[in-house]
Amino acid sequence: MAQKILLINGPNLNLLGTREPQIYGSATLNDVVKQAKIQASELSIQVEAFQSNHEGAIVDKIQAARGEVDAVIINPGAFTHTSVAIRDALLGVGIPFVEIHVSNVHAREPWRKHSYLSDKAQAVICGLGVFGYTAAIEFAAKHMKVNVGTSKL
Ligand SMILES: O=C1C[C@@](O)(C(=O)O)C[C@@H](O)[C@@H]1O
Repeated sequence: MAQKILLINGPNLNLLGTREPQIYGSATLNDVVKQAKIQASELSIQVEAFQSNHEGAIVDKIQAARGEVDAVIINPGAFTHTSVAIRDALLGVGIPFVEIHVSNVHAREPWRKHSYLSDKAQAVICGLGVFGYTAAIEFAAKHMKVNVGTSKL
């Protein structure tokens, strides 16, 4: 079975490309997802993309991924700094994940330095712009292959 990666983008990332372009650049989320799918097909893996502005919807998506995906790549947006629920969902399903941020969160407001996910993430990428997604997929493809189907309860 082909390796499968779930790419989750949280709140306001649907505004990529128009949102504070001096911080987040000009690529849209659609550009990011399109590029991710091209890259994935070259690596013979599958990428499913999901974006939501709602914390509960993200929790539901993570729960539904149990036993179905090898790795999660997540840009939790502002939920990075607030969401115990997303942390618990990722730990609850036991799927390894990469946390990614388009901007360098350490060079911004001090409260952006804290993440509820980073200490449990396989890797954390920030400040690479949307290239961070490319880096995350390549990393996940090489280093995060688990046997999906055996992790289902
Ligand atoms: O929405 C976002 C985007 C972000 O996750 C990033 O990609 O740089 C950084 C977060 O602090 C912010 O709330």
